[in-house]
Amino acid sequence: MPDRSTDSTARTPSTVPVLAIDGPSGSGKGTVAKRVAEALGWHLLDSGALYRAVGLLALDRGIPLDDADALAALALRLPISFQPAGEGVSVHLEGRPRDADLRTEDTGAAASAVAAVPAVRDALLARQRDFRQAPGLVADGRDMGTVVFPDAPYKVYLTASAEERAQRRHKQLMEKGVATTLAALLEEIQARDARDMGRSVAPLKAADDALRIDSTGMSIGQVVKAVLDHVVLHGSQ
Ligand SMILES: Nc1ncnc2c1ncn2[C@@H]1O[C@H](COP(=O)(O)OP(=O)(O)O)[C@@H](O)[C@H]1O
Ligand SMILES: Nc1ccn([C@H]2C[C@H](O)[C@@H](COP(=O)(O)OP(=O)(O)O)O2)c(=O)n1
Repeated sequence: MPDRSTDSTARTPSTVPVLAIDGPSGSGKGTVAKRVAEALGWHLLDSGALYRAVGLLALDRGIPLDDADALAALALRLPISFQPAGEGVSVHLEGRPRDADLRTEDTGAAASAVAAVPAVRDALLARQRDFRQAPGLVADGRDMGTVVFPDAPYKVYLTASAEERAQRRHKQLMEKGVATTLAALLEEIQARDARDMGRSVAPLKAADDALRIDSTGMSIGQVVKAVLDHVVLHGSQ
């Protein structure tokens, strides 16, 4: 069995189709990926959940967010499982649900920091590729179309202005009863964009063959339709 933790190129070619959706925080990737996966009857990979899990467990255990060896060891044996819950999925860490803790802005910032460590990205590569199961996979993240599934037949790069993304996040947090300000969220989003786009390994960028959708001013339904149209159009070519 090859050691895929250190060889990012070793993988069996797959005929299972993948729709890769990449983009910055608050662009709507998670929401759109879930709806499109439901519509197509395909599996779903929320790759950010893996980086969030590494970030959250590192914070829990007091592991410095730049300790590459300790973070890579954690990522290689990440105690994560995805459990069916109602109509969705609950993310369990070490056997217990941690959904709320995983979605906080602090965990997002920790995820962005650990995601800049190359050994962490290598450690999570095989686990992400294992989600590629018939009849198909919708995968959202930062490097789905560029690094994890470069051969994906369908790729979308979803974005929106930083101001609109901060407003969406603000509304989402207000609905959850989390107190925050628009200005603080805009600053966090801009800092995360800079780190995710500026890192040396697998930076956030559109794949050359991705359909770019700027969702500023578009409804969720309009974006979902544009993505589904893309899959249907490409699928019949
Ligand atoms: N096109 C859109 N118009 C308005 N709100 C949106 C749109 N897409 C997503 N949202 C909302 O913005 C918030 C962030 O979306 P999310 O899917 O979590 O983004 P991401 O996964 O890219 O960080 C959610 O509350 C979601 O309902
Ligand atoms: N494929 C991925 C997914 C997430 N990451 C990193 C970078 C992101 O800032 C964090 C959190 O990602 P996540 O998609 O959960 O965050 P948002 O919902 O977009 O705010 O993880 C990554 O580097 N590569």
